[in-house]
Amino acid sequence: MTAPAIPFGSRLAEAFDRSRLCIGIDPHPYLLDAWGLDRDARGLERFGRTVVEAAAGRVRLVKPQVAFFEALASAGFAALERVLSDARDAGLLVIGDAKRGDIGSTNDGYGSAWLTPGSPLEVDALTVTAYTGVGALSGMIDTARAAGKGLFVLAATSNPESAPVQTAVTGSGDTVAHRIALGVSEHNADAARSGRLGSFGLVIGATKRLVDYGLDSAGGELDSTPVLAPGYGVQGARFDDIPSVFGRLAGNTVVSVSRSVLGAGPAGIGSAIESEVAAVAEATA
Ligand SMILES: O=c1ccn([C@@H]2O[C@H](COP(=O)(O)O)[C@@H](O)[C@H]2O)c(=O)[nH]1
Repeated sequence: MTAPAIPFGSRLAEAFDRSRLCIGIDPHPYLLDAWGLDRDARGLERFGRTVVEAAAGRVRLVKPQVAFFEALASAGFAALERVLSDARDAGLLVIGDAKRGDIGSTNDGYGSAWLTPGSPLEVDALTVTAYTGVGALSGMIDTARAAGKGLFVLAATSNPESAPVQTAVTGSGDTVAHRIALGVSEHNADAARSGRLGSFGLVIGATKRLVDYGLDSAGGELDSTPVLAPGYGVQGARFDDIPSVFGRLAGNTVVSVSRSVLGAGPAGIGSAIESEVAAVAEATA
C-alpha cells in the first residue's frame, strides 16, 4: 500500500521555515543575451539549470515561467522538462507558472500534464485561471489532492490592466476577485479546520491594495489559503510593504521575484538570492 501524498500546503508551510522567497525562472530573450547564452533551446536549458543550481540550498521554491519555454515549441518544452527534473532532484518545490484554464473536461488534460506524478512536466503546483468558473477546476483539484499537489488561481494579478475585470462587482455584490477567492478557499476547508495551510491558493499581486479587490478578508475566510505574490522589484512592489499589503495573509505568502535576481547574471545570482532571502526575512520578522 502506498502512503498518502503529503499535501502541497503542508510542504509549502515547511518550505516557509527556510524562506518564503520563490525564484522565478524567466528566460527573457534579453536575459539570455546578458547571460551570454543563445536564444535557443540550449540557452533556455542552461539558463534554467543554472537558476536551479543557484536556488538549491538557498531557497525552497522556484517558479519557471512556462511562456518563455513554450515560445520555442517542442524544443522549449524539452528544455523545460530537464529544468524541472533538476529542480525535483534538488528537492525544490516547483510552481509551474503556466496559467492554464478552460472548461472542466479540458482542464483535466492540464491536470494530467502538470500534476500527475511521473509526468515529464510534473510540478508541485500550477498557476491557473478561473474565468471559466472555479467549478471548472474541480477535476484538477481532485487530481492535485490525490497527488499532494496544489493550484494558485489568479485573483488580483499584479499588472495594471487587471483592475477593471477583477474588481468588477458581481450580482451578489462581491468583486470577481473575492468570488474566486471564496470559491478556491472552500477547497481548503479540511486544512482550515486543523489550522493548517491549504493546497489551493490565489495569485495576488504585491502591487495591489487588497481592499480594492475586495480581498482584505476581514472575516478571516482566507486564513488557510496560500498566496502567490509576484510584483516585487521591476514591477515596483517592495518587501518592506509585505505586512501592510498582505495583512493577515502575510504569513501565507510566497514572495516571488524573477528579473530582479536574474539580472545579476550567472556569476552573481547566488549572492543576489542570498541578499533577497535576508531582505524578505527582515521584512517579515
Ligand atoms: O499577477 C501576476 C501573475 C504572474 N506574474 C508572473 O510573475 C513573474 C514576475 O516577474 P518579475 O520579473 O519579478 O516581474 C512573471 O513570470 C510573471 O508572468 C506576474 O508578474 N503577475
